[in-house]
Amino acid sequence: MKIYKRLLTFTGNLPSFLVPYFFVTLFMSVFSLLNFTMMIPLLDILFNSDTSFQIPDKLLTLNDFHFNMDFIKEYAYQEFGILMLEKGKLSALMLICLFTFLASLFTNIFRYIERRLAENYRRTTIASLRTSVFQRVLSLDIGYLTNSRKSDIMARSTTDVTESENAFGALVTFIKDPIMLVIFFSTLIYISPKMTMFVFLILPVSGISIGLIAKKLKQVSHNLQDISGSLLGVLDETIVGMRVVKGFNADKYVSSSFEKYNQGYVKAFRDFASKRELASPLSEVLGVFFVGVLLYLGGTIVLSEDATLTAAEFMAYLVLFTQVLNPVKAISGNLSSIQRGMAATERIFELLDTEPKIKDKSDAKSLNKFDKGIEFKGVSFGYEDKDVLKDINFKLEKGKMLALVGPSGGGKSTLADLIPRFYDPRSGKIEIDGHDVKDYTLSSLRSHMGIVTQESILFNDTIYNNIAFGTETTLEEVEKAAKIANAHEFIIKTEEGYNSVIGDRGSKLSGGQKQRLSIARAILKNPDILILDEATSALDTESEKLVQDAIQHLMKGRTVLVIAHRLSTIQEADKILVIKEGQVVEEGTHVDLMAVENGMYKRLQEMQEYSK
Ligand SMILES: Nc1ncnc2c1ncn2[C@@H]1O[C@H](COP(=O)(O)OP(=O)(O)OP(=O)(O)O)[C@@H](O)[C@H]1O
Repeated sequence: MKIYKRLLTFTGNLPSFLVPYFFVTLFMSVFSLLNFTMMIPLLDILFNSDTSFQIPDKLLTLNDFHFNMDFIKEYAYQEFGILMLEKGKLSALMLICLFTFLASLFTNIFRYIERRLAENYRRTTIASLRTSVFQRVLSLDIGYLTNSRKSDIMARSTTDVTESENAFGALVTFIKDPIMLVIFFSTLIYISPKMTMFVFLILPVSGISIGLIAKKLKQVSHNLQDISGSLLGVLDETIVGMRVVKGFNADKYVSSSFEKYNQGYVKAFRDFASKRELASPLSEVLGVFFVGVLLYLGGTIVLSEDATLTAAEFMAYLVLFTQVLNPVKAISGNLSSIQRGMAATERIFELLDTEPKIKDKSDAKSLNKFDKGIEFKGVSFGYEDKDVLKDINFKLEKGKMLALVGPSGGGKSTLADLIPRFYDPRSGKIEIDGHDVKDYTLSSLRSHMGIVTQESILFNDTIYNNIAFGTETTLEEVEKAAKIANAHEFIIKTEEGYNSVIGDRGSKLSGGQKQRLSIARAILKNPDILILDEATSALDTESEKLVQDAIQHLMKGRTVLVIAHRLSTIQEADKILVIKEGQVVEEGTHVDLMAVENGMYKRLQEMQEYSK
């Protein structure tokens, strides 16, 4: 229940929902009760035609009003009896019909309001839960997102939220039904304490048996959600990698992996369903058993010499009892979806409670101006237990260009990721303008950086929005950036120009076009520090030239750290670091490094020359 208490408070204004909801439910229950108790006079009129009503010597008046069942009952019977004597039984019957209709009308009006209130609250709560999940995912550090499976996070943010939403609907019955139960049970006690005592004795038996099933359901449900996450993952990977799947004729491979999870899901679901389906028939059988026993018990009271219960009251009791069974059944029936939702909500909260490891220090200051440069001082880093960078030292002064080269897997991208604090070093420190990067707020630190990655990261939105990327910019500024990035020409040739939507991850564009859009985005941001991870995928000569030209424009006047895969592009660099197995093995300008006999840089240059 702790989980649901947290879920219920998610919108932050629980009382503003609970107070009106409580009163609406109260009115609904009272009118519903009135509706059913109308049965007693109705049955009396129809079947007890020989019971004659005598006008009492002292009439009850509203001045004697006491808010208790006895007064209400006696007053109603007196007025009703007078009406029957004066106007006849048919008029009395008509009045009962009218009362029944009105009670039913009000019950339904309040039921409608109750539904609307609950539904509104559910929607806003779940919407706010969804937003929180998204915000949390946004706040998590890159290390967490790559280490835990993407599909797992996807499942938690989609199917789990839906489960939670379903359960939420069931949850309000836990607020509504107790109100109904209290009102109905009080009436049952009033009509016959003896029979109600018996009901109280027996109801917990059914409660416990259904509770046991619910507990089992929760365990199975957790399992079910995990497998459903894996299924989603296979589907996602297959769709994203469809070109490779088809190209390698790997349909069988992905199908078998999908089938494995699919069968696992079927098995887990079967397990779950066999337990879930047991809850409903079990409560049905128990319900019928109770009614049977009650019929017998009530019958003996009615038929006994000193009957404390009239036949009409007994019938009304039975009808009211079936109405009590409804909320009891609803609660037990909802337990399964609540248990399922509880497991899902627990998984969502696990994600919400994951604190990012990389965050602002409490006394972090803002990096307002980038003045001097970046310096790595004895930096070492590793993913999990693997060492990737060992004792890296270098200085990159403002306005200069530093290039990283070396064999694949040497740690170049990892090194670049440390500057915007996508990861923090294990030891040593990185300084900007003489202060540890950890002393600055993340947002101010990153506001000085532009990052162009190997893969162009684009979103399914317009070209304009992909370049502006959330900043308030005019079309002129976006156009200017696109022109510098050699992108304007192709953009205006698209059907809707800057308003053309570029498809999922930019699927409607060529590789070179995508790269030029990413470059335009970086140009628009106008960062002091540029981190450039050169694309490895080869473009045709024409496109390559346009991209290279755009990169030259982008680098102008900035502090640049470039991860170079084509050595021809970095001959102008102020400094080149050759990185192998996480260490700097050579350092200098192009001319310096070419002069090193048997040096790695020289070898790499020669290899690239040779392969041209
Ligand atoms: N998220 C990660 N979790 C664990 N290991 C990782 C992760 N990212 C990279 N690695 C490992 O760290 C090492 C360095 O990788 P990195 O991407 O920095 O190399 P690189 O020099 O940039 O390679 P390339 O030139 O091929 O891009 C590699 O051995 C790689 O397997």
